[in-house]
Amino acid sequence: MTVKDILAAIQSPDSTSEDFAALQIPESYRAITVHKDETEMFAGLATRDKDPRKSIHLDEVPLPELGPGEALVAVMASSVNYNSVWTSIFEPLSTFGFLERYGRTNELAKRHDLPYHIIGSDLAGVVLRTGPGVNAWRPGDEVVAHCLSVELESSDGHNDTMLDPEQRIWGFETNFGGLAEIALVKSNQLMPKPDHLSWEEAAAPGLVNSTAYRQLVSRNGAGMKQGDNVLIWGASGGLGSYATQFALAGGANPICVVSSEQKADICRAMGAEAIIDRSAEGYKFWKDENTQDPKEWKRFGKRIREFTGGEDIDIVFEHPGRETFGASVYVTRKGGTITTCASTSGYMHEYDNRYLWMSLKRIIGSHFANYREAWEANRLIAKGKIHPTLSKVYSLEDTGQAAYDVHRNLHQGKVGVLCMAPEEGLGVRDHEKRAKHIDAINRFRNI
Ligand SMILES: C/C=C/C(=O)SCCNC(=O)CCNC(=O)[C@H](O)C(C)(C)COP(=O)(O)OP(=O)(O)OC[C@H]1O[C@@H](n2cnc3c(N)ncnc32)[C@H](O)[C@@H]1OP(=O)(O)O
Ligand SMILES: NC(=O)C1=CN([C@@H]2O[C@H](COP(=O)(O)OP(=O)(O)OC[C@H]3O[C@@H](n4cnc5c(N)ncnc54)[C@H](OP(=O)(O)O)[C@@H]3O)[C@@H](O)[C@H]2O)C=CC1
Repeated sequence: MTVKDILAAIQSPDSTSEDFAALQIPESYRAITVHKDETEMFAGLATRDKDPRKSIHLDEVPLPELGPGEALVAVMASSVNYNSVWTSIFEPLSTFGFLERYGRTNELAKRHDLPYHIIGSDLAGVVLRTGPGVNAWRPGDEVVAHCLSVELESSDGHNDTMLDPEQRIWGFETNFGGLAEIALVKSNQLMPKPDHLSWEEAAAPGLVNSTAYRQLVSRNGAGMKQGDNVLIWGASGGLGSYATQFALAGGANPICVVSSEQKADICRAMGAEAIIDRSAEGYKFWKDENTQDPKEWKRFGKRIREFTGGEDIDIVFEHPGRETFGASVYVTRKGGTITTCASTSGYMHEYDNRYLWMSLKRIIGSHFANYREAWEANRLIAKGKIHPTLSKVYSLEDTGQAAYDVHRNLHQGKVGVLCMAPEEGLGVRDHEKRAKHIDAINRFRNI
């Protein structure tokens, strides 16, 4: 039995759950990896010069053992997330440390501690096998997977599963991720695949859509409401393209920041009106590596007021980090919120705390999403209220190039990867729903 036989079963309209359950699963499969013995390969280079094309490999790997509460999924498509860029450049840490730490927790977790790391935190595909104790999912189910891996043996995570002390991001802090022909997930990562989307479209939103949902919409994040002025950095990027859609769909007023006219056009096409091209307007929030320029914060704030009729920002959707954080805190209105989930440009932030405490602002840390939040975010995709922002699609062989594009900010929205799917456009079940939303689904394609 080979991966080709699995693909044939997926593509046959007559396959039943019993047929999938009867399929032999191959003993090995192709997967995107980084190698433990290469973690020092970029030593001494600047972040920008670390090239994922050199560290990302396509290997034949053995099938992992299936444990209780888990599922093996045939991956039709996946997507590139920035966490895979971090893994591939071994920053801020090598992810092998996460695998070693996980491996020490219990006998079954030892499977994850390997000399290679199969990366990837998104997938769309078909369930092949479920482990003992899995009742909600069956072989043959068409699914997407979110990337929250939790053990839930501590009370700490039972109000909000993101607070589980054993919370990990699948395919980043665990092994057997989605950039592969077969992936191993916990069954509580599975969600129904939106039936009007192709495999690669369905695989694109997962991680970033769920993260943006918690960070901006959920009460665990900023709890956005109608009329809020929301400043969105990187508004046509992975996270930002979903944050912009949530702001528009929720009756808020997005102020989108981008770095080119082309990206500004994409934001306009999504329906945003207030757009700041940070390159064209030349903001320089730092005079040098250690000194910020409050005059530039003010110039930026004035520009925002031009769009809002003099109002300041209710919520900043932050992720660039060091480069923008001082400006983000400054432009937030009294009592407003800066919600942050990342620090792409540097994690040691500096801001003028007087503008925070005197104006009673809040900074909220946000990370991925709990199962319920991920489910709600996926439901909005399935209902055609929020749309994938897939631009370009690569083959599994070209994942290194795909990660390079994201690392160098050469991409738009999300970049997809075909894993088992032989071509784009497969897997659509509801053609009528698709036709209704086709312009929005294709908005980011091939630009
Ligand atoms: C969904 C997608 C998401 C993304 O894309 S996010 C972006 C990508 N992700 C990242 O860049 C994050 C990468 N992760 C990290 O950089 C690190 O992961 C952290 C900085 C978050 C944590 O560092 P660490 O060293 O892994 O863990 P420690 O919690 O600092 O534990 C180290 C030791 O320090 C002890 N410790 C922790 N807190 C305290 C405290 N408050 N007082 C005293 N000790 C403390 C611990 O217990 C432990 O100890 P012991 O080594 O003996 O086990
Ligand atoms: N904690 C969590 O759960 C999650 C964290 N992340 C993290 O969030 C970050 C962004 O991820 P994602 O949106 O997928 O990445 P993308 O690269 O797709 O988008 C980020 C956008 O941010 C903008 N940007 C980048 N650097 C700067 C800068 N120095 N100043 C201002 N804007 C900047 C760029 O837009 P433009 O050039 O148009 O301004 C870029 O397109 C990453 O660090 C990632 O690891 C992502 C998902 C979940």
